[in-house]
Amino acid sequence: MSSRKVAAFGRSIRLSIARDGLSLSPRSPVGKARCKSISSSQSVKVGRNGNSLVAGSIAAASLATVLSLTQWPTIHAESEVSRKTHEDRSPSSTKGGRISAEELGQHKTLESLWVAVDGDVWDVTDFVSQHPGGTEILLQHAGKDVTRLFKAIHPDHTIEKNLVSDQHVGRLDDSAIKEFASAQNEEEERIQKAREALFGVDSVVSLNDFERYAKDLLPAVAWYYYSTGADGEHSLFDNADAYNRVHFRPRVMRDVTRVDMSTKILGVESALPMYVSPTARNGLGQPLGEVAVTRGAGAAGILQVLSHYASRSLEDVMKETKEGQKVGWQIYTSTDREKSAKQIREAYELGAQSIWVTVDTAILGKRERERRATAEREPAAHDKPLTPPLPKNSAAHDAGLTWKDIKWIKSLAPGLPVVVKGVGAWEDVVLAQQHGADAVVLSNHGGRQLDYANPPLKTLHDLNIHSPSSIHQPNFQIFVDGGIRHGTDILKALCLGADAVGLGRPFIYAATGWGSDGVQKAVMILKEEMEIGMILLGVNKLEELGPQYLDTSKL
Ligand SMILES: Cc1cc2nc3c(=O)[nH]c(=O)nc-3n(C[C@H](O)[C@H](O)[C@H](O)COP(=O)(O)O)c2cc1C
Repeated sequence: MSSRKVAAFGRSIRLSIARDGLSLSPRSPVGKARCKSISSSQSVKVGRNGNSLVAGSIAAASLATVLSLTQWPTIHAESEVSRKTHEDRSPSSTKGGRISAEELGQHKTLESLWVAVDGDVWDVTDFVSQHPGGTEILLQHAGKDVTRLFKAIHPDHTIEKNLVSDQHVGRLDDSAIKEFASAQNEEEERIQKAREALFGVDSVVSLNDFERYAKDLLPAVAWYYYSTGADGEHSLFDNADAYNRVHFRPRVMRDVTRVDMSTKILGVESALPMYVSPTARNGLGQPLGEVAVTRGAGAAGILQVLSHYASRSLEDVMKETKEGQKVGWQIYTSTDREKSAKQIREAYELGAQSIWVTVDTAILGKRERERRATAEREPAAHDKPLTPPLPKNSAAHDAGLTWKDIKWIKSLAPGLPVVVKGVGAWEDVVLAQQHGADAVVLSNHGGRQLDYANPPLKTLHDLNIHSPSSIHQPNFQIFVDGGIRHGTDILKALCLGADAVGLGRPFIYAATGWGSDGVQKAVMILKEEMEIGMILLGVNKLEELGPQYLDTSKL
């Protein structure tokens, strides 16, 4: 086999002729490559085969022949998924020309998937299986103008980093641009009205109020994305309900004139035993996205954990931090380990305070309510063929992750605490400890993954029964998230041995309505509620909290 390096996909690739044809490696990020060093008017179809692209039509050609041909502008790589060339999908009438809304709308399947951003139409058929946000969301918005949604949830330069110019099909025509603009306006008008009716953040009384108002302030797609849980939403409901099933045993006649709620989370001072849980796509309802949370968390003196799929980059978020403010970074490890390693190293370089590896997403949960709300209900003939199940987007979430990988992750970010997020059974707390994790989050992902997974408060209770020695260890912390909406919820978790708690949705909703002020206000509300709770329980310090203050018989 002979081979030669050529420039493609904006980087150097190796082009080889083997017995079975032409191969390109490493794997292309897309199914189509422009090889700058080759020029010819002829094109070659190549198919994907594992990590290489294996040629079909030039099997007999020698590398010398291929490379000596002149004026070849492109090598077209045919995706295994679609088995169609780009030319098949893009009629010559549209290539580089103006595209109507109707034509865009015809490309909405896995065989041919187009989207428009800022009037530019992109063919993302070959990118679907690698889309970090999953196949489903791309399919939901296929054949449409996604400008608003795209910009809300993707950091700058996402298109340049992930697509190549050959995937640019053309520009929308003027009537399509107008049509999409007016469709967006209807929802914008509703949101505008809700925004005008909004009162000052000072009048917000409880965290649940943030949610109530956010519903009117959010585009429907955002509301369903944020609020839903998996399947029948039993875990979503139970997360909060578990707190309702635990009662206090308050003690009286104690001096409670002074209450201290400060603590340390992963070695860093925190005003309160709480942090912002990582949640993706905060930009759907708040133009500043996670940056609004950074400002609010900074003002409130608590830790923010930034999602791997945040709408704003860690770099942008770090720029917004105050002196001494810390930000943790959460990762979904990929099957491409080198890619994950690079991302962890980058987070380390950018100054992330801790690495949170989320382990409860080996496959994405089925969020029924969101699917129902966003399903397209076109009038369909009764004999319309069934849609085959979506291909699993396994590249974005590594189902092969095991406990021994904690060591690997720790080696990539020397000295940083590594937190295992998404533990749902007490035995896994013990294993996390044994494998060198610095902390765990007892969590079922806010009820979005495995429906009927235990409420995290119950997992914590189980730990008290089966492995009490795991709790309050000097180099190992236990966090809990899911359904926490009041200061009393936090006190209950702390009584059962949690070192701190995380909140996800409340901070999204608070930022939606009131930006960083909303986030700060949410923390103030929780602080007041915790203070009242501690005084009425008869405790001055967090260390005094323990199971003796709870009746867990109904948990
Ligand atoms: C809209 C949304 C997006 C989320 N995105 C992520 C994420 O990117 N990474 C992650 O580890 N957890 C994610 N989570 C889970 C949260 O970190 C947290 O476990 C959960 O929200 C806690 O439940 P709560 O919303 O009831 O507070 C997400 C949760 C929601 C609601």
